[in-house]
Amino acid sequence: MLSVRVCSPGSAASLRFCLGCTNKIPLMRESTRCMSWSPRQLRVQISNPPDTVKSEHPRVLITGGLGQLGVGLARLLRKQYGKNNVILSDIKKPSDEVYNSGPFVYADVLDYKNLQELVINNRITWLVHYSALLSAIGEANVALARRVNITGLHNVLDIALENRLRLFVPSTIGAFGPTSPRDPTPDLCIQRPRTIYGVSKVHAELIGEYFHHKYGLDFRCLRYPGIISADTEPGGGTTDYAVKIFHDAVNSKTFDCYLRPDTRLPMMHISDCHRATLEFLQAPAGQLTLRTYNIGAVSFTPEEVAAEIRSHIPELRVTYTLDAVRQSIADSWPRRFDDSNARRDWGWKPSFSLPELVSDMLRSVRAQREKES
Ligand SMILES: NC(=O)c1ccc[n+]([C@@H]2O[C@H](COP(=O)([O-])OP(=O)(O)OC[C@H]3O[C@@H](n4cnc5c(N)ncnc54)[C@H](O)[C@@H]3O)[C@@H](O)[C@H]2O)c1
Ligand SMILES: C[C@@H](O)[C@H](N)C(=O)O
Repeated sequence: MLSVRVCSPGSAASLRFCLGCTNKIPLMRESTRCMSWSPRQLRVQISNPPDTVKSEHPRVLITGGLGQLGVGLARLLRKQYGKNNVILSDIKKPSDEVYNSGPFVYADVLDYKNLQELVINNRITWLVHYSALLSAIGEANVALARRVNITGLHNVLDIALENRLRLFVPSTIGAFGPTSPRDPTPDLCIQRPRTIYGVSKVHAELIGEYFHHKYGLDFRCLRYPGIISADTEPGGGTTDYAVKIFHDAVNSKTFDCYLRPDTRLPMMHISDCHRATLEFLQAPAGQLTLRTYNIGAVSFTPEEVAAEIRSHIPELRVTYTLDAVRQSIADSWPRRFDDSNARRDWGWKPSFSLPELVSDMLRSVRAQREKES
């Protein structure tokens, strides 16, 4: 039968490291066992307090890795830590190129046992949890979004806690709502999103931070802006227009936008997003005054990005056919992020301005087109 020991200050147990007390208490004997209040009530063998987990040679599992962001992050992590130390996973079939580039496994985040097996068999130390249904597709599939984004997260959190993983979960500009300050939006402010996506991300931020404070889970979360990439497609979000405009500009020189021309949203080039994720994952825990940070880069409207594209493709013609769902989501989101805490604590700095982002996207989309023809 499982019993639970609660550490109280001054007791003999409080001289040992305990999940409930995190790293505030000196570790006396590495072999000491302690019970956690993990929701699945598993016995946890403590061998390393969070700050001594070796970050120089992690073994990484990425869930939901075949979406817009996972493959590029795996490429960057593999460069740093070796091909076989980074496992991509998803419930979709990988392309030949992805399959041949490094380890890939099937993993449904709703299947707790399979995830647990994967983590144990592969001695995973960092888990990057990318599986999610994004804002627009989530509104069209609320029940599924609730399962994947909330139940899936609970599985991952429990596994991270039981196996003492460093857990990275991205949040989003979508974690804010119409009552949040929008220009700029600070890290700590009112968060009352009106989408299942946003609600699930606020839940992820709060429960992750709670597990950090209560059990010492090394939970790390960045709120990403809309991410702009050339060689991977966005997965059904509100910011997807800002990727499609580049493909349409190159292919047909016309673009029909579903947002109003003056809808300002925070955006970021995918390589800035990947670099931010790696730098944040590598940051010493002692430098982090928060566990959830905004990261900003650029902020633009459809008419501003179209104007910048026109400096390369003057013939580009943009029409506007509004999508009421995505417009109302965008109208409730931040217009600009305040990311001063990330800049101060772990040195975050974006590389791509709007002109650089536009030049790079057009160059990449054209190169892709030539390769395909
Ligand atoms: N792309 C962005 O602009 C952006 C911005 C902010 C935050 N984020 C966050 O970053 C993460 C990755 O985003 P993305 O753009 O790559 O998303 P995406 O929609 O492109 O990919 C998500 C992946 O999750 C997978 N998935 C769905 N259900 C699953 C399940 N049950 N088990 C395992 N995998 C499942 C899908 O097959 C898909 O490949 C998400 O959590 C998202 O909320 C993305
Ligand atoms: C912003 C982000 O979370 C995603 N691209 C979406 O629009 O839903």
